Order: sequence, then C-alpha cells, then structure tokens
Amino acid sequence: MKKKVVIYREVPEKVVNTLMKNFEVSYFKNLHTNNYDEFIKELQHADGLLGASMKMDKELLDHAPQLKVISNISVGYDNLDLEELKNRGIIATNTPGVLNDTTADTIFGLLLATARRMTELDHYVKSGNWNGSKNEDLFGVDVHHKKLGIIGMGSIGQAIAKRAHFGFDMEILYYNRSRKKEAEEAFSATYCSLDELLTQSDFVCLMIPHTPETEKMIGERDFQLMKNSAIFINGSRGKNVDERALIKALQQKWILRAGLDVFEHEPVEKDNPLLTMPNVVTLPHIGSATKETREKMAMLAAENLSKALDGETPPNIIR
Ligand SMILES: NC(=O)C1=CN([C@@H]2O[C@H](COP(=O)(O)OP(=O)(O)OC[C@H]3O[C@@H](n4cnc5c(N)ncnc54)[C@H](O)[C@@H]3O)[C@@H](O)[C@H]2O)C=CC1
Ligand SMILES: O=C(O)C(=O)CO
Repeated sequence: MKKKVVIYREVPEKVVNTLMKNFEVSYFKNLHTNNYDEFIKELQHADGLLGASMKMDKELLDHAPQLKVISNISVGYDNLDLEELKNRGIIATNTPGVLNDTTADTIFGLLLATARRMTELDHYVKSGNWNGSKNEDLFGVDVHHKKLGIIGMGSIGQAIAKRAHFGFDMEILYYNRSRKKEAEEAFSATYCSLDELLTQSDFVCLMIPHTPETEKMIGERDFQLMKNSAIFINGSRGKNVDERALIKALQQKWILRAGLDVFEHEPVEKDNPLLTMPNVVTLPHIGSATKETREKMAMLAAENLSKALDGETPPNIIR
C-alpha cells in the first residue's frame, strides 16, 4: 500500500505530480476554515506532511498518529516544536540554500526602497503631486559607502553582505553567535558585539532565525542605541523584534526609518500603527517568493519528504 502524503500549501503542479508517482497525495491548495476539518481528517492517516509555516505543536500532532516526516518549504523552522517531534520520532526537514540569492535581493531591495523612500515617492507621482521641482523634503539618504550592520551572518546574511560590499561599497559590521571567517575574507566584514553594531551602523539588518533565545532580541534599549539617522531592516522573523518598541522608536525618532518584510503577527493586523507610518516600508513576508525560487524550494522539500519516507537520509534534516 502506498504511503500517504498531505500537502497543505500551494505548490507547483509538477511537485504534486512527482509525489503522486510514489505516494497517495491529499492536496489542500487553499487551506481555510471551510476545509480545515477535512484536512484534520486526512492527517489521521498521513505518513508525510508538506507545507510551510503551520504551527506543528502537540495539539496538531495528536491528529497525526502515524506521521513520520514534516517537510517545511522554508529555511526557517520556528513553526516546529522540535522537542515534541523528537519525542514522537518524527523527522523534520527544511530548504536552506536555494533561496539565499532571492531573499538577499528582496531584503537589499527593501533596504534601498526604505533609504530612497521609493514607496512614498511612487505614491507622490501616481497621486499627481509632481508639479515642479522637488524639494528637500522628498530626498532620501545614500546607501553606497555607508556602514551596514548585519545581525546573523548566515547564508542569507552573507548573500546580503556580498551585494552591499561589491555593489555598493558599503562597510560591513556583523554580529553572530560565532565568527564567520569566510565573510571577513570575502566581504571585509568586521565582527563586533551587538552594542557596537547598533551604535555604529547606518543600516541595521536582522537576518537571524527565530528561537526562544532570539525572541524580542531587538527591543527598546537596542533602538535607543542606534543612530537617530539609522534605518532598521527586518528580513528574518517579526518575533525577533519587540514590535511595540519599534513603533515607539519610529514615533520618538530614535531611528529614521524601517523596512519590514516580517511582522510579529502575520498577516499583520490591519490597525497596526506601522502600516500608517510614512517612514516605514512594508512587504508581506515575500523574501523568497519568486516563481523560480519557490519552485526550487518545493522540489527540494518534496525530495526531503520522499527520501525520509523511503527510509533514506534526506539532504536537509533539522537536528
Ligand atoms: N523574509 C523571508 O522571506 C525569509 C526569512 N528567512 C529567515 O532568515 C533566517 C536566516 O536564514 P539563513 O541565513 O538561511 O540561516 P542560517 O542558519 O544560515 O544563518 C543564521 C545565522 O544566525 C546565527 N545565529 C543563530 N542564533 C543566534 C543567536 N542567538 N545569536 C547570534 N547569532 C545567531 C547563526 O550562527 C547563523 O550564522 C531564517 O531562519 C528565517 O527565519 C529566511 C528565508 C526567507
Ligand atoms: O524560508 C523561510 O524561512 C521563509 O521565511 C520563506 O521563504
């Protein structure tokens, strides 16, 4: 009898077709309140689960007694309760590497858009306000030759550093759990303490995973340490930042602007004050979301899942 796989996210047709060759597949392209009960029913017999960002905790896992693998279509795995999975003997996998360049492009683009006020100016032109010469109140700040502080010099942090160093002549500071000699050699990056990074950087870019240790890692004290001219970019997870402190920092002008791809609650609440601040550029957690990269991620996730169910070692086991 074929093993059963449940997919709870939209994936390219070719991923579904590949999995259907070897497994019985239940595909929930759009999981919502109307089909959630059906999804829970399917979990009862699932051997593998493929998707992204759904919280996999004790309560959900109780509905999946024969589950052997959870394959995340993401590099971040803060949706998984790893301790609980370990206790149940469930393998977890993720999709590192294939999204580095795409995510770095998005986050660097967000940095540029925030510094040069591109969304504000787009609105200015489209709403017919461009009537004559442009005053200083529309000017942005330079990115090139400035100091970029990267918190989390992992794979994506390094792809951002590459763009900053080679494309924009930026000086790079970084803070990480351990030193990254390869980044020091490749991008002349300087390792420093978090406080040094915060006080010296013109741009602070957060690219760290969300763990209990990094929960609200950047808070009121950290924003106060930053320059009043600093631009804060979060491309990691919203929960790494104390969002109330960020709002206060922007309102009190402790920092100049922020570019955010991620929020404490996603989708972000419609009445979140960040959404009405002209000095904030927002994106809907879209860092890795290009057609090509999402396809690569889904294919890799399918490979991880297939290998685990076939009793082989998947390439990207989370340990
Ligand atoms: N906005 C988006 O669409 C995306 C967001 N992400 C987020 O970016 C994160 C980073 O991704 P990668 O660079 O691929 O991961 P990675 O594992 O290659 O890099 C993370 C770095 O953070 C460091 N680190 C971890 N905990 C730390 C701590 N407590 N203190 C200091 N350093 C610490 C690690 O040593 C590592 O160098 C993901 O976990 C995910 O949350 C990833 C992809 C897309
Ligand atoms: O991969 C991740 O962790 C994301 O946030 C989306 O690609």
